[in-house]
Amino acid sequence: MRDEVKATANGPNGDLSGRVIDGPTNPMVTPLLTDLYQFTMAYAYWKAGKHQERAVFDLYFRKNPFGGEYTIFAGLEECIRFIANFKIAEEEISFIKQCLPPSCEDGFYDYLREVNCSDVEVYAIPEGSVVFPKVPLLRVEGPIAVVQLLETPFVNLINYASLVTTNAARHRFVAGRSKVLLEFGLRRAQGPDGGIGASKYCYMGGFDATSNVAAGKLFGIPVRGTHSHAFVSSYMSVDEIAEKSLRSSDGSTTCEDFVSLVQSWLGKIQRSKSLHGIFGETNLSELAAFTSYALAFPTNFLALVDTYDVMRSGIPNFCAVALALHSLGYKAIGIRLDSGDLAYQSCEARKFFYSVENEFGVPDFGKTTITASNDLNEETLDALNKQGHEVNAYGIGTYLVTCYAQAALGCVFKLVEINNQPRIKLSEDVSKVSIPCKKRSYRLYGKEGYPLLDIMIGEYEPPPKVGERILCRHPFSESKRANVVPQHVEELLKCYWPGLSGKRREELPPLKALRERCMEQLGQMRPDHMRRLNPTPYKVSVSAKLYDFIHFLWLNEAPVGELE
Ligand SMILES: Nc1ncnc2c1ncn2[C@@H]1O[C@H](COP(=O)(O)OP(=O)(O)OP(=O)(O)O)[C@@H](O)[C@H]1O
Ligand SMILES: O=P(O)(O)OC[C@H]1O[C@H](OP(=O)(O)OP(=O)(O)O)[C@H](O)[C@@H]1O
Ligand SMILES: O=C(O)c1cccnc1
Ligand SMILES: [Mg+2]
Repeated sequence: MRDEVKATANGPNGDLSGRVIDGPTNPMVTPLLTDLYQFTMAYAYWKAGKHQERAVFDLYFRKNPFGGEYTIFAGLEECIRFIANFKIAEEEISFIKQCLPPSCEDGFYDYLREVNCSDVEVYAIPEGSVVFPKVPLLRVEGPIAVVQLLETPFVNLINYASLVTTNAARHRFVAGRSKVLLEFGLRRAQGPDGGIGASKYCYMGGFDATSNVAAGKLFGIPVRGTHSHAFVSSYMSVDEIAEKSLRSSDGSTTCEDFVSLVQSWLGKIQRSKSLHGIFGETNLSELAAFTSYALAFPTNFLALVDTYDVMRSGIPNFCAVALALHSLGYKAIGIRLDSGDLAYQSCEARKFFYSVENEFGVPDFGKTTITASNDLNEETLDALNKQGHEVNAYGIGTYLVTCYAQAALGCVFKLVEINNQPRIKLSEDVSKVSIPCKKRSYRLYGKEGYPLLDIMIGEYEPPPKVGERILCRHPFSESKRANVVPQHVEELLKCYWPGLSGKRREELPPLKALRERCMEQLGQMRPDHMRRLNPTPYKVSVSAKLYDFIHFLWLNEAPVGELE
């Protein structure tokens, strides 16, 4: 076990407020959850006497995922929990010693024993925000050896979190606001952490609930579920139901034989004129399963109707049980469809429910909830919308949590300044050239209230002002520029870990608030940035001064070739 470590965060004005920030959700997130090269570099910095030099790193991504033009930023809280509790335990030091060559001096391990993040500053865009390529999500400043150790864990904590939150938000966008979205991915997720993370971040991205019980407990996410085919096929006949009595919902009467009540309702449905001919004999083992489930959950009866035949068996059997429940004052919740043509079946089921409503005078029976599942993704949701359907809720697993359409976001952590000297990373590929300098970033809003663009400026440049024209330049393309007169200016980077600066630390909002922020931010975007097909790219720019400086530094650092 790791040594117990507890950290306090700097409170307002740098006073130690004594507020405790819990450690990361996953106890595997320790200082060792990093790449070996972070420790080898830390040693080399230390050996050179350079380890305390003040460095600034930016964490950003280069391209929006899923062919879209936006990303949702997630994972910040876990990063802050990590640094708030960063302390290398003795047994971890021993292991680092085993990993490094024996020539490494003991003084380094004495240094590592004392390392914490009290002198590190983290500025970040609020979690749950809509974000764009190249704009720093985090700006991390501190002693270079320490900040270097944070690279891999930070990128790890943000990469999947932001990717899956974005995936969830995209599924929400296609499904529409009125649909209930249930995350069913635990069994298909990339291991336990993938499963827990998916549930947390899909909720942030706009899902309503998860089937993952542990995630419900950890994060307060609503937990929901139905039943599986195994439950249905485990029944052979109603004879297996030992306890057949059911009290009415108001407790005034008791039906001694609910099984017979269900059977009599099935007979009425079969004999009804308007429903006549739609089906003949239903599967009676399925009827037994539904009846048994209703006896167990009379207030929450929801049946999986596709085990044998949706229209000839599942739907009429469900209706028989639902009507029996209704006659005792209960209201059935609905059905789940898990195979076949979900658009067609949902429409047929809806028609049947309305026919039952009319035939037996059961108010709102036509509105019974239809849940659909089975390998759903953005494309299938889009196809269902185009065809027309009657689904109220979707259960989505594999494609959502594995981020099947794109495996990683590709976040990077790049040095932009050391000892107040701006640094640049060059590349043959212009999109990989880093934007140097300790920067500030702003979102500029236009007349119609939409965000127009994000702009990065040098730390000491005057910030953009409302009503004042500012030239915004593409960081690498000379001809791309625009004058903007913002109607509203929002500074993007806020202080989440003040180090010794004495700044006020932003609170870490609860998950529900992050979810609301995410919804609100998405709702603010201009629709053409959000559409699935050929969305308009959102502009990310730099000030004229920063543009000139990038290109000055670029020329300065790029060696001049010799031709013979
Ligand atoms: N109306 C529809 N339009 C487009 N895609 C649909 C429609 N209905 C269902 N789908 C999708 O078609 C695919 C059907 O997959 P598949 O053929 O493997 O399942 P199935 O045979 O219906 O069911 P299972 O094999 O699970 O019993 C799923 O990805 C499902 O989400
Ligand atoms: O399809 P997903 O988006 O991953 O959603 C979760 C799936 O998990 C369950 O069945 P499972 O896939 O285990 O078995 P089944 O497909 O044979 O019903 C459920 O019935 C869904 O189909
Ligand atoms: O509750 C459900 O219906 C459920 C949960 C996980 C996976 N598939 C379905
Ligand atoms: Mg399946």
